[in-house]
Amino acid sequence: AQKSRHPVAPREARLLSRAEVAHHDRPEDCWLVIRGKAYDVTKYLSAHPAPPRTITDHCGKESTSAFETKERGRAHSPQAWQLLETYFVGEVRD
Ligand code: HEM
Repeated sequence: AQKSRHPVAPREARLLSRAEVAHHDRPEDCWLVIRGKAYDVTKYLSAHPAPPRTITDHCGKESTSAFETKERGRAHSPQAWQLLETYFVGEVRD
């Protein structure tokens, strides 16, 4: 078999553009950009303790301030930030 010219990069090294992330803009395929990193939170939507729209309004978009403030002027807990990392997809560079 021919050797792939596109070997899979280590997870940490995956680089994404905002344009690529923007394709994941719906509840069935929802990525968020938070502090320069992309997260695929699709599987988390039904577990989030606020109505799905709270997150799905941001699918495919820059979401740092929404996540940092919960859009209510208060921060997510350290546990929420830890949980977020489990959905990490790659670094975003424009
Ligand atoms: C950017 C979109 C998001 C918004 C606007 C948002 C907003 C909220 C709101 C309104 C609540 C309930 C009220 C409250 O606890 O103060 C909440 C709770 C929570 N959210 Fe989010 N959320 C977002 C994304 C996420 C993501 C992606 C995760 C994890 C992967 C997450 C994890 C949690 C957790 C664990 C709680 C329970 C309270 C806490 O630990 O802070 N949220 N969020």
